[in-house]
Amino acid sequence: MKFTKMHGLGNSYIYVDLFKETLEEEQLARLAVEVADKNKGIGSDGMILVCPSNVAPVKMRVFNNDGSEAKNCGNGLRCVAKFAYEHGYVKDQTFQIETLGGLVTATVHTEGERVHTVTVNMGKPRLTRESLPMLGPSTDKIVAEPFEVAETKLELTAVSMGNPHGVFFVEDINQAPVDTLGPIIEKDERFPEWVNVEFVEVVSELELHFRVWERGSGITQACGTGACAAVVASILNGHSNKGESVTVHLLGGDLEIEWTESGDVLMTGAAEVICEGVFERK
Ligand SMILES: N[C@H](CCC[C@H](N)C(=O)O)C(=O)O
Repeated sequence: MKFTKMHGLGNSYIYVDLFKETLEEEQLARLAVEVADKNKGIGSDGMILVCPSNVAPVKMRVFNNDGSEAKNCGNGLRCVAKFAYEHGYVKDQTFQIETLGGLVTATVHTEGERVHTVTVNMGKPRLTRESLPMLGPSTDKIVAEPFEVAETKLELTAVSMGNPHGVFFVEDINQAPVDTLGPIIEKDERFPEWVNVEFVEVVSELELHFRVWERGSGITQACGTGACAAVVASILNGHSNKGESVTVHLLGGDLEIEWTESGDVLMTGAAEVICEGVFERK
């Protein structure tokens, strides 16, 4: 099976081009675990399929390294946009991409024919408890809600970007309990479909520090949908402002995120190819 390994700020996936390759649906979860394995496979945070679509030039499917399928992936979308443009599946520099979480619009920024940076309009965040989903009384949004876990009192702000995010603000990002509380919150029973867990330190209204424990993948260098959720949460908590581009510092680099006055979330960042190859299926 031919693949391309790509990353967005160190959040790497094994990309398989289903315009050319054929995979069986029932094999996808196991294949994602196999290719992501750093010892017996290629090594990545998961697998992303670049698929034909009936409603857009291209469709993205995302599998975490535990084999679970997610409805969206910000770093993945930038790499899919780069892949589709450089492989000639799209001619314009702005085009739609279908995800399980809905349609998004990507714009590739190029030097010659090479895409170096991509802006994705991620659409509107979903804020209701049901949209996450999260158990509990129906609410229009969850902002700084008391959230006790493992005898620790936290405040939860919850945002869906098509996939679920629990955002917690901390005083010092270097003390954030990512590897201790991350895995516990990820699978907390209050989140029936589990949750991506983000810890954020506010530097200023235009600058955030960010760490993530991803649902289905654990600690990653970056999470694009998580960075979008962090900026939305920062604005909901009065730390940042709509209509201003916020720089989010992730372990693997920076993303520029804006929650516009019209309500859409714009994400801009790098997308890079690491290598191409052939994976010998078991
Ligand atoms: N772990 C996520 C999918 C990958 C998202 C992340 N890598 C990004 O860049 O948005 C989930 O299960 O919802």
